[in-house]
Amino acid sequence: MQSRGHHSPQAGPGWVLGYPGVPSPPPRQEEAQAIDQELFTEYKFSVDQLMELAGLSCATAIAKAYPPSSFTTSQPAVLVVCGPGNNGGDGLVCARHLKMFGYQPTVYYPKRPSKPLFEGLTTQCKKMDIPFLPEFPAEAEFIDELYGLVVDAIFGFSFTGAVREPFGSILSTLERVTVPIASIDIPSGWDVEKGKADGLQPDMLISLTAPKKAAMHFTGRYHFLGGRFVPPALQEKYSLNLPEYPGTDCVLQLT
Ligand SMILES: NC(=O)C1=CN([C@@H]2O[C@H](COP(=O)(O)OP(=O)(O)OC[C@H]3O[C@@H](n4cnc5c(N)ncnc54)[C@H](O)[C@@H]3O)[C@@H](O)[C@H]2O)[C@@H](O)CC1
Ligand SMILES: [K+]
Repeated sequence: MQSRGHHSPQAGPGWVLGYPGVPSPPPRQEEAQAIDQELFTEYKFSVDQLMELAGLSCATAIAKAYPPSSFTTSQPAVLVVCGPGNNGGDGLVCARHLKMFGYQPTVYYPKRPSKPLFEGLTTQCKKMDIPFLPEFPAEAEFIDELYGLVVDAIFGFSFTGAVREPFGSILSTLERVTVPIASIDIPSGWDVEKGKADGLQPDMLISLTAPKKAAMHFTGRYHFLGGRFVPPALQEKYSLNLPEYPGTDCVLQLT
């Protein structure tokens, strides 16, 4: 495990004892959305800037936890499932960087917003020869056979209510796959604060900006923090108590 700098769950201010790596109190859903808005309105970041850094963090964390040599498939094949919002955009950026890192990503992107940002990210992936699946594999076994890892970029911190189709069927298939699942920001289908005991149980969680409250319910092997772009004044305003990233790394392994 990597160094967490001078912060530790035992000694640092605002850490939850017994749950290493998660600052306390983690941001609630409204706080996560408020931080997000403030980054855009007050701090004048653009969405594509932060999405690029978020997606790069995700690909970097994946490369640390699942190096290509750890794949049992003939190639390091990764299925990236993208949802209709910015979490899906992170997935597209992640897929592009994974390809740069030597993986063989395939994207499934059933609901594509007609916005230049998402159209641009889709074109970039296609120009990198990343295939887009026309349909989602109905059988979990099929996914297990073809891919060594699934990236869950379906929903992030704006998810609410009961899952609507086609994502309900997709998530129920993903709940049955046995290859590891890496969830971006929040395991999709989870309540952003309470989690979902009978929902998706990913092997990896990459929390962006700061772990959300639901991260307390994550039981997988790898929890990384990414999105090293929150200015100190904003960290202070929301009492994020973020741990220190090592050196120039864009991710930090929490557990
Ligand atoms: N500042 C930040 O914190 C950043 C956040 N980013 C990403 O942006 C995410 C948040 O993005 P968004 O606010 O666009 O929202 P999400 O990507 O979480 O999801 C919103 C989309 O899901 C749909 N949706 C919501 N509930 C649903 C349900 N029950 N059934 C079916 N569809 C449903 C909505 O209609 C909308 O299209 C974060 O989790 C993170 O991954 C990064 O891109 C960049 C920086
Ligand atoms: K997700």
